[in-house]
Parts: sequence; C-alpha cells; structure tokens
Amino acid sequence: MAPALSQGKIGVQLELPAKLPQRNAATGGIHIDIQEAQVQFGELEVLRNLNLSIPAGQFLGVVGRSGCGKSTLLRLIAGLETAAKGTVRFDGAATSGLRPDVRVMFQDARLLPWKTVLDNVRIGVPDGDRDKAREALALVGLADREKEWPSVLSGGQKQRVSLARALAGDPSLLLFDEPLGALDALTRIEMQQLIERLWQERKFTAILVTHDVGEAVALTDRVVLVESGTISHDQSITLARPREKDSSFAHYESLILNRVLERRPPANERDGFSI
Ligand SMILES: Nc1ncnc2c1ncn2[C@@H]1O[C@H](COP(=O)(O)OP(=O)(O)OP(=O)(O)O)[C@@H](O)[C@H]1O
Repeated sequence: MAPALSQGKIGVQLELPAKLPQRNAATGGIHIDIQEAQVQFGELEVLRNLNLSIPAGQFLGVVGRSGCGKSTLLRLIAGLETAAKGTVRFDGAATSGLRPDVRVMFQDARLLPWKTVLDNVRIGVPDGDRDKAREALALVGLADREKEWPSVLSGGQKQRVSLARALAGDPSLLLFDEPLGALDALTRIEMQQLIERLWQERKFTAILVTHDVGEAVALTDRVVLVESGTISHDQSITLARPREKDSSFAHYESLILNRVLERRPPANERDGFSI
C-alpha cells in the first residue's frame, strides 16, 4: 500500500508508513544513545562531542542559556538536523531522518486554521482514523470541541489539540520544545499535570526543553545542562510524584539555576551533580 501523506514538519514525518514500528514492549519508550555528536551551521559549531544516553521511558529535562543549542539537540534527536560527526542510536540501531513514532510539540501549536479540531488531530494518525483521533482528543479533555475551528480556541486549548495530535500517533518518543512557554501561569500548571499524567499512562520516552528550571524539576526524572555545545551537568531528580513545591523541590531548583547562571552554590549544596 502507498504510504499516506502527512503535513511535513507539523506531524514530524513527511510520509507515514501504513504500520507503525513495534513499540518497546517492556517500557513503551525508545532508548536513545548519542555519541560524540557534532552539529554545525556554517562556521558555527553548535553541538560538539556531545554524549547523552536516555533510558527508555525516562522523562529528561534540557536547560541552558538562550542560544546554547537546546533546540538543536532536540531537532537532532527528532531527525530534523543531521550530525556532521557522531551517532544517534535508537534502541541500539543508528538512526537519522524523520520517524513516525517520534513526535514534537512546539511552543506554537501549529494547527491548520482551515481544518477542524478533529481533522487537525487526524493529521497525527497514520491512516487518519477518526476513532483514534477522538480517543486522543478525549485524553486531553477536548472531546466536545472536535467540530470547532482552531481560531475559537484559547492558547491552552490549542496546545491541548497539539498534544492530542502528537499522542494520536502513539509515539515512543515525545519531544517538547518549550511547549508551555506562551501560556499563563495557571494553564501552564494544568498542562504540566496533563503531560505528567499522560507520560505515566502511555510510557513513552519524553524530552522537555525549557527555560523554566522549576518546570524541569516539576516534570522530569533528570535534568541536563547544555553549555558550550555539550552536556556540562547531569542531575537526577529523585522527588516522588506528584511533586510538591517543598524545601527539597526548592533545593533542586536553586542547585540547577545556580549552575545555569554559573553562580556556584557552596560545596555542601552541590551534592548530586554527577558531572
Ligand atoms: N538553521 C540554523 N542555521 C543557522 N544557525 C542556526 C540554525 N539553527 C540554530 N542556529 C544557531 O544555533 C545556535 C543554537 O540555537 P538553538 O535554537 O539550538 O538554541 P537554544 O538553546 O534552543 O536557544 P533558545 O533558548 O533561545 O531557544 C544559535 O546561535 C542559533 O542562532
């Protein structure tokens, strides 16, 4: 059967095979292994000698100063950038280019204004299956909005549709590029809770690029800091879920923020950083 056409970068893949690859049965997610990766734009070397291993099913946070290469790292993993040197392996096999089981959610929802909410979500389903799209809309709490146009939705609702579109393809890896950056504080917290719940239920590997260190601590198992084109720090977050903003939370937050800002905390507060 001829592959179905999708909507370019919006749905990540250009062509969708009729059948998605088998998901990792044990965890549902992809194990990613990046070795000595280098990404260059002309003379500008954005990533260099970058090594990063992300176990299947982990929720990883990526932080760092503006322009340090966070989105480039995410785009490399998504197959939207090519490494000049080094390798990206998924479950042990070298990979490059776009894959149907890898989805990206961006800061702007990227909905097609001439399609209804349901049809926007159907873009994410390989065969455009209505039931699968409806199921995904229900997961994000928008089952009753399927016939509406994107223009009548709030910013938070648009991002929910974008999340539904990503989930509709049953991804093994979901990449979040600052997806909540434009939302108000309350909607942002609601979306964080939704993303955490869906990640726990669906068991995909997740990577979140964010400027908000608190958001990374609230959501992820581990936070890496990108600096000078490589991973300079690697911090496990061992707090129980759902996370409360207590003194342990604040400790992780200030530890990471101080690293980002290069205001090193006193030695007795530094424990936990493995690099
Ligand atoms: N396609 C491209 N062509 C040329 N330069 C690029 C391209 N994409 C990114 N860059 C440059 O690479 C560097 C890293 O960009 P990137 O978007 O990865 O940073 P970032 O850490 O995500 O930044 P921010 O936090 O501000 O979003 C920047 O200097 C940027 O200008």
